[in-house]
Amino acid sequence: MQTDTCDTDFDALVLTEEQARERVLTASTPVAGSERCPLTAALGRVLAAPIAAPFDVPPHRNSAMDGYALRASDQSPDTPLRIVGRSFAGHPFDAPVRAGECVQIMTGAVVPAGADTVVQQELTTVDGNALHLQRTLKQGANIRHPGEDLRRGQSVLEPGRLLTAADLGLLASLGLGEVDVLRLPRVAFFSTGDELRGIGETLGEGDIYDSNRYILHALLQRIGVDSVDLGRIPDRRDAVYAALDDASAQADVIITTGGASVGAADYVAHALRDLGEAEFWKIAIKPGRPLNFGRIGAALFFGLPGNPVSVMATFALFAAPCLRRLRGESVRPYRRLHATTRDALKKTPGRTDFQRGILHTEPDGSLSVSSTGLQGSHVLSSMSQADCFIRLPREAGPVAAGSTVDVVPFADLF
Ligand SMILES: Nc1nc2c(c(=O)[nH]1)N[C@H]1C(S)=C(S)[C@@H](COP(=O)(O)OP(=O)(O)OC[C@H]3O[C@@H](n4cnc5c(N)ncnc54)[C@H](O)[C@@H]3O)O[C@H]1N2
Ligand code: MOO
Repeated sequence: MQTDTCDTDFDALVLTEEQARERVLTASTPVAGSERCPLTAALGRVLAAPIAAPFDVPPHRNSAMDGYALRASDQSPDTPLRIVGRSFAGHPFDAPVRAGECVQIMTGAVVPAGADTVVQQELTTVDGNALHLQRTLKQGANIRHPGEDLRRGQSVLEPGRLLTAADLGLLASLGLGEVDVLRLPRVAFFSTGDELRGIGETLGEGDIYDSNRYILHALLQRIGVDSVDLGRIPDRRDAVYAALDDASAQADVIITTGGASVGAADYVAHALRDLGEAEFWKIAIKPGRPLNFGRIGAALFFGLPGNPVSVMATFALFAAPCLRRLRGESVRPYRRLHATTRDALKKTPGRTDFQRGILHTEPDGSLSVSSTGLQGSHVLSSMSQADCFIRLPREAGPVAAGSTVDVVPFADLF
């Protein structure tokens, strides 16, 4: 047995949260291959090739204000200027502005040759064709220059970039309608358990509806992967083996729920050992202690525990960082914020707890957190009410109300 473990009470290796994540990330490498993607489908995709500006942005000298384009040296409170034309966005004035002249101009419109300053409308009065200035502005005022945003040839976005709305706007401003993005990892998932029924089916004695598959579907959708739902698989050796075989033939990652522990009907762990390379860990976290991790063929495998809250916790802590790395994203540790707990929290030393909490902002701007109450790993309503995990360290015991605790906002995880 290895020596870097946090506990030796179990017959399997017990890892800390950090150790388990490190091992998962070591096994995770970005998928190979890229595809052309229209901008309208590129939000959240990872850029595969660098983007350089094909021309200056903005491409022409233009006005930052609605007003009048003129020569700075002509400005005088006593002598009006002659309005000789208009430059509107998309309709430039096509003659130079000469001494004593000005051109009415709109925001974004090309500043005509000869003019070097724009005076905003509010600082002027117009009398027929005569423009009176209430004050003078510095030469160059209210003029936006070509290349001020981006110079031709300048690097705009680097490979590995997770494309944001601003990035897509930037690409559009460069006239690019498509980008090369990394292929999405393909994730096959299924739930296991003889007690599971599909929605619309009648529940018999001891049956429950399969909620995990809907959770996984949503979590995978949120991260942005290609997902394949292989359904509900009964607790039968042949069925579990066949499903894993099928999954490994088509996916980069396989995720299952249930049968992860040591029960007599827990076939997932056995199948993984027979079909691939398995690592079974107990992780010193609550919820989500048992996790099967390994490989079947080229696919990485996560056998998550069956309890729905454990599914969400283990997905967020281990599967999500793996999938993000496979997508080509850089994976950073999740943020921890300090908050004052409004409630006393039950805790026994030994496992890092991820209790469900609700964050509040106090009138002085500080954060506090309240507990959602029952913390069993089957209590999905607590997860639904919560917007953060309250992360209590492995060694910690009970926490008194008013203590400072670490919280992890769900927005950073899911
Ligand atoms: N002797 C031991 N027993 C258990 C241990 C242990 O270390 N030794 N660990 C406990 C912990 S912690 C967890 S978590 C569970 C994990 O067990 P499994 O992964 O084998 O999960 P199941 O037994 O299949 O199911 C657990 C629980 O979750 C419900 N479930 C399963 N699938 C779904 C689904 N798709 N939708 C909704 N609910 C689901 C299932 O009915 C069970 O209630 O093991 C403990 N036992
Ligand atoms: O680890 Mo289990 O997920 O505590 O219920």
